[in-house]
Parts: sequence; structure tokens; C-alpha cells
Amino acid sequence: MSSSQRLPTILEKIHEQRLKDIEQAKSTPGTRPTDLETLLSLNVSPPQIALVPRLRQTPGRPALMAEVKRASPSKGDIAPNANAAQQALSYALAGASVISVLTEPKWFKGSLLDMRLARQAIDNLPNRPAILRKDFIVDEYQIQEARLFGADTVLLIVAMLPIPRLKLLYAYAKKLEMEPLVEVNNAEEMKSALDLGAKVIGVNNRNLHNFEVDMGTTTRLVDMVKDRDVILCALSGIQSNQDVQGYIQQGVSAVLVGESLMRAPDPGAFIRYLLDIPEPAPKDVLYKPLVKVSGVKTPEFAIAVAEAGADFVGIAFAPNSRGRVSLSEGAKIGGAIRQYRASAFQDSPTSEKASKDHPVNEPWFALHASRLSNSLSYGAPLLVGIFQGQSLDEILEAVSVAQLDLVQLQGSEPIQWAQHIPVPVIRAFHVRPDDGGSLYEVTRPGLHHFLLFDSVGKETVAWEAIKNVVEEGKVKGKGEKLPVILAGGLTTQNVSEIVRTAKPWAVDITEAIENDLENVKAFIKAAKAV
Ligand SMILES: O=P(O)(O)OC[C@@H](O)[C@@H](O)c1c[nH]c2ccccc12
Repeated sequence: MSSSQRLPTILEKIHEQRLKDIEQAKSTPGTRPTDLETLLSLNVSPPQIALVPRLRQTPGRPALMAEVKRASPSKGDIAPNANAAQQALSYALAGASVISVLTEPKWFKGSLLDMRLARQAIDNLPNRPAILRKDFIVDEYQIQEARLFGADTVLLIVAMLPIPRLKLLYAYAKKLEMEPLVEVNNAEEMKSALDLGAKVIGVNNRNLHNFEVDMGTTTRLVDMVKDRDVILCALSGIQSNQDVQGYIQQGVSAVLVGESLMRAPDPGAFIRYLLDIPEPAPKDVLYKPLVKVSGVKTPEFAIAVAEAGADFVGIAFAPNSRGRVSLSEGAKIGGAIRQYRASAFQDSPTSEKASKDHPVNEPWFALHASRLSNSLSYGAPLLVGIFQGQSLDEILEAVSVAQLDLVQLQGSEPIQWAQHIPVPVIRAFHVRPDDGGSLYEVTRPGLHHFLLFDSVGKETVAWEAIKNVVEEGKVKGKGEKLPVILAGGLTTQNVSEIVRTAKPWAVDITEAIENDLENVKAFIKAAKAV
């Protein structure tokens, strides 16, 4: 490029700047090449998913690579205030297969931090999209950075790499178990990509030397990949459902969309429009709460409660609890519940087979609530062991001896214990009226599976304090409800009113003293009469 007298193209300028950026990073203590090697060997990079199977998961519709792109050299600012994590989460929930994150700082206003945050925002989804580092990759060092910051794959641009370099970078990405997206813009570059053995090839409709967009670029190259084991992706300039449809008819199997998604006021709705995905049905039309009866002390009462229609039977192992049971009492209750469940299951009409489709992504707490609600369909309660101030070993012993289905932790236990407990965990949180803002940790996805809001002392739970969190959930402005179990001060008299206004996923009554069956029956009836 320096031999000619013409001005450098934008691609050449970016290339030159990126080489400088890499030199600087490589000479900064903490991010020297040896540091990156060490970090990779320590497995501090987040776990990876494979690109090709992820792209093949959407039979009947194209795979979408949805991009986080604040600005570009051709358009200037697109959405300078966009939040990478929030953007990524709405892409993921709407059905994107890949999230492409621009990490170039100068022209695209992106960063590795953006990519890391995008990854963290989607990390607890059951079927998260793959993360693509969208940058100008010229050095193995950038591929290592990509892995460490949570990428599953990287972009390799044929137009900016001499063939031997391209081959080395492709091989290096494969060595880190990444199948790169190889970008081409004409037939010659396509041939290089095919010679390389690339499995995912993107045709950029935008020429990176002069920015001209020609939507026919992809169309003209389709025939070169026919009958090959290659996923062909159309990149750039895609703005409408018709654009996507056109490419699909030509045999393109994936599309990458940046600008129009960044400008869309509701990215999720725009994705559904692009891909012809129907609006999800509104969920909480009529919400019959589950009922948890806690403080059960005998097998007989456990069965009576089960027959009365309780969804959870709670037994307390906490030493200071009024309705405390010993390990051996717990084991007897566990045995009785198992027996009851086995006969309930045999009597139930064969339940519908769970769908074997790839799971649709749902936010963490909503997902676990709906899974659990579905698992209750044959009408036997789950057994919950309630713990407070006990060691992890004591909890694990009780799980196995009493055959617990769930563990409830009353609050002071480390939040990460959920990773060590082999059954789902309910985390209790004692809500004070002024606690509205301190719910960050309890509502953190990925550890405990369920939230229980309890009162402090004898008061009814401070509903106002948690209302916003429950109603808005973690997805700001999404109207996503947070399913919670309400406990503390609920009675047969007040439960129906609380269910109507607060719409909890479940309600808890604690019968630690009397084990009064009539009261339990009346409570269940009142709670479910919505
Ligand atoms: O914003 P658009 O028109 O939807 O295009 C996105 C994408 O193709 C573009 O961001 C892109 C494709 N190849 C690149 C290489 C580097 C930087 C950016 C890109």
C-alpha cells in the first residue's frame, strides 16, 4: 500500500492504527503476551460454545447475527449511548444466534469491555447466542484477547490479510476452538476463504475500502458455495424483512445486522419483524400461585398437606426454628413424599412429552419458575428443606438423607453455595420497608433459582419496597416480571388480596406450631381462588 501514491483507504488506516494498539497492549504490564498465555492456561476465560452448531439451530428460518455497533467510519455516530449488555440481552431474548460486538475503539466506539459485558448479560440463558469479536484481527494476540473477554469466535477479513497470514490466524483460532467468521467481498476473496476450509463465510455487501454498499454482492457469490459444507452469511445494509427473505430464497443461511438494529427503538420487536417470529404470548394473564406449606413436622401431616393440594412441603432443619425436624424425622417425611409422588405419577394420565426443541431463551428466574410449574403437573408436592446458619456439609447431608427436592437458604449463607448444592435453591430475603435498592445480589441470575421475600419479624412483607423489582425484573423497560415466593404474615384472611395485587408466583404459609390441617386447606383454597 505504501508503494502507491494514492491516499490510504479507511481499511488501511484502521489496520495501521490497530497494529499500534496491539503493540501498546503487548507492552503493558499485565497484558503482555506471556500474561495472556498464563490467563488462558488458568482457564479464567469464560466457557465457550461452538459456532457452527449454534448457527444450525434454527431450521426453517435464517440465523441472525445481531451486532452491537455504536458508530462506524461511514455513518459516524449510530447509537453512541447504547449499552452493550442491555442491547445484547434484548437480542438474545428475541432469538439472535450470534451477538457480534465491535471492539474497535476509535472508529466504532467499541471495546473489549463491551464484549465482556455483552457476554455477562447473556451468560445465564440456557441457549445463549455465540459471541463474535468484530474487529480488525491481524495478530494472534487479538484472538487470545477475544477468548479471555468471552468471545466464542472472531472475524477474519480476507481483504486485509495476506494469504499466509490469513492461514496462520485461521489455524490459531481453530487451535483455541473457535471457528472464525471469514469475511469476503468478491469472487477472488471467496476463493481464498474456500481454499482455507472456512466453514462460516460472510459476504460483506459493503466494500471496506470505499464503503459502497451493494446488496447484490452476496447474491453474486452464492453459487460458489452451493453444495459445500459452508454456512453463508450476508453482511451489511440489511434493513427489512424483505431483504432477509430475498437472501433466504437465494440460499443464504445467516444474516448479520448492525445499524438498523442499533437504531430500532425496540430491538427485540425489530428482530421478530426481520425473522418473521411471532410475538410471544403475554404470560401472566391469570396467575394461580403455587402454595408452599412450611413447618411440617410429621409424615402424616406432609401427606395430608399434599392431598390438600400444596405444591411445596417445607421442613425446617434450622436449629432455631420453631418447627424444627431432626435428620431422621426429615428422612421419614422425605420417604413419605416420595411414595406419595410415585403413586400420584402412576395415576396421572401420561403427561405430554416435553418439547425436544432447542430451548427458547428466557430470563433466569422466569425460566426456573416455568420449568418448576411444569414439573408439578402430575400433582405431588416438592419437598423443601429450610436451613439457617448451618454449614454446607450439614445441608448436603440433609439433602441426601431426606431426599430433598429443593433447599431454602434463609439469608446469611454465601450466595455462591447454590453452586455446591445439587438441588435447586430458594434464597430467602428479609425485606425491610427501605430495602428497595438493595436487591442487586438476591436478583443476580445464575446462582439460586428462586426468590423468597420474607418479612422482618411479624410484619407482612414490605411489598412496596420490592414492587419495582418484581414488576420490572432485571430487563429495564421490558416489563419482565420477576417470579417470587411471598412469605411472612400471610393468612387465610389476607392471602387472596395479596395474590391479586402483588401477583406472586407462590405464597408460603408456615404452620410450625399447630400443623392445623383445616387452616392449610382454607389457605390453599383462598390463595388459588383467583
Ligand atoms: O450496520 P450494517 O449495515 O447492518 O452492517 C453490519 C456489519 O456488516 C458491519 O458492521 C461489518 C461487516 N464487516 C465488518 C468489518 C469490520 C467492522 C464492521 C464490519
